[in-house]
Amino acid sequence: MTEASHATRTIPYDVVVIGAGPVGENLADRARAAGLSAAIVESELVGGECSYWACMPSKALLRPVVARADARRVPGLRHLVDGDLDAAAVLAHRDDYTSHWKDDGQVGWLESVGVELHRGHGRLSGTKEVTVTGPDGETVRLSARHAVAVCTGSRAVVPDLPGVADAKPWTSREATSADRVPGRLIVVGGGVVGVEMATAWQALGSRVTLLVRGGGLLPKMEPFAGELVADALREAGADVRTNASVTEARRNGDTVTAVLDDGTAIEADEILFATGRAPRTDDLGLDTVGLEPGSWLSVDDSCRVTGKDWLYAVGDVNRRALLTHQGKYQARVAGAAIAARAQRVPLLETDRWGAHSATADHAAVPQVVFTDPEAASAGLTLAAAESAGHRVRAVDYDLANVAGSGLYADGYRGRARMIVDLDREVLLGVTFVGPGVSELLHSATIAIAGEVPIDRLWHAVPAYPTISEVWLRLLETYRG
Ligand SMILES: Cc1cc2nc3c(=O)[nH]c(=O)nc-3n(C[C@H](O)[C@H](O)[C@H](O)COP(=O)(O)OP(=O)(O)OC[C@H]3O[C@@H](n4cnc5c(N)ncnc54)[C@H](O)[C@@H]3O)c2cc1C
Ligand SMILES: NC(=O)c1ccc[n+]([C@@H]2O[C@H](COP(=O)([O-])OP(=O)(O)OC[C@H]3O[C@@H](n4cnc5c(N)ncnc54)[C@H](O)[C@@H]3O)[C@@H](O)[C@H]2O)c1
Repeated sequence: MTEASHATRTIPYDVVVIGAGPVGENLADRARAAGLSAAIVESELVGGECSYWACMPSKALLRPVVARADARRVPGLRHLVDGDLDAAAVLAHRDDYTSHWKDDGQVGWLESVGVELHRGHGRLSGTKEVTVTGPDGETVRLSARHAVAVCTGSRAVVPDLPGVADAKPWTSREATSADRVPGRLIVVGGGVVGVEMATAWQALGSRVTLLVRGGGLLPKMEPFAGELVADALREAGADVRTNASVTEARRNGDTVTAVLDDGTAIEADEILFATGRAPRTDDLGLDTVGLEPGSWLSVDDSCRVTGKDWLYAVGDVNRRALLTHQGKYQARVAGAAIAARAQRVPLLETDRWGAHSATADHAAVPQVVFTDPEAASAGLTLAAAESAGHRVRAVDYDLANVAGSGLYADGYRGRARMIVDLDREVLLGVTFVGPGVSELLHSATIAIAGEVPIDRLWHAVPAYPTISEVWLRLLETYRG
């Protein structure tokens, strides 16, 4: 058959999803649950970045690191965990966690919910139309009666510095899938990927140098989060350098050299660039529907692309919150909106906190950085709340003074902050940093998304003696 005749084969669906990461999978599932037919297109592995090169492998690498650090702070236990981590066992566990980079399990799940998988690269080829080029070069056209959802995620950005291309740098993909521990590792970037991977590889045996061009780590969180994580990384033996910009990177055999703006040269075996993300929209046929290839896709609160009544962009690709759980939330909202519009529901619930509005993206995004100590935040930081024009007060508490913290870890170090909206007396943001705080975070997310008045929070009594008692201390501090 000629290429033209291949391309003429058209399969109709109600909804066509491009990208079978966690977000695309959830959106297709929601469409099916609403009685719509759905196809999903995937060019790599069903499960996406999260399952194979991001959340899952990184957390599998970090869990033993944090568990060992916790155990070392419990009297009577420390001597049992004094030695090195068994790096081979940790890497093997990570491999199990990624299903050895095979997607059979997730393909089975798609089948079980009745979503048809088309393997290949999907491109928009006009309104409500996606052309898929399969691994064998064959093409098939998918037409969508109601909606196309772009869920193609993001990829790592490596800065275009002299020598970088030939330096064979790691991105988050190599940092989460490497099968051996480099003796020396340079990590460039002090965001979430940078600090998590610095924490993991330092504990697994690398000598890590973390180069941060700004003044501190985790710049999107409250400043004390980056400070406490930097202290811990240094105590673990990492060389953390702030205000350090890499100007070139060169490889000579097994050695890579990073040159800083002050002329310092640092040698290592590998260099990881953890310097942010770009949308996977450059080869997506956006030009066929009047959009700019390579751009982030801006959407309304139902995740519908600005100016297109049939096109949705959900998850990382819309840049609202580059987090799996938040993308899946958007998928639930967008799936419900697509179904409602398909059923010609006269009025969608697009008001604040309505069923068809991803309101939490603006107000109550939770995030845990799985370092030691953990850094967990929901909603706005003080700086973000102030720049959004809210009249706020930041209330701080030293987590070491909570009875449950002392029991959790000897010499507990940590801090909590809540941001109170003084006009409405509700919380706009909460940050906890310290061992064991990640599981506290959902209480904060509920308080923020629920807009629970401070007066009512006073009646939410935390159990004694848990770390959660920090809630009582924060409220007491606020009330004076
Ligand atoms: C190292 C690391 C650790 C992370 N840890 C966490 C964490 O602990 N918690 C958390 O919430 N978030 C974490 N994230 C963020 C999380 O990975 C992303 O937010 C999430 O994967 C986004 O999901 P998605 O479905 O939008 O995109 P992706 O997971 O990127 O999936 C997109 C899918 O689309 C496919 N695709 C792209 N273009 C096409 C095309 N043209 N045709 C067909 N298929 C296509 C891709 O192959 C991919 O499978 C982490 C990120 C990194 C890099
Ligand atoms: N536990 C989690 O929830 C988790 C873990 C990892 C990643 N993620 C998500 O994945 C996304 C990507 O993470 P990330 O760390 O790659 O991005 P990021 O945007 O969080 O951090 C990138 C950092 O690199 C710096 N940077 C950019 N260009 C640079 C350059 N040329 N030289 C030096 N520094 C430079 C930036 O200033 C920034 O601090 C984030 O939005 C994050 O939310 C989440």
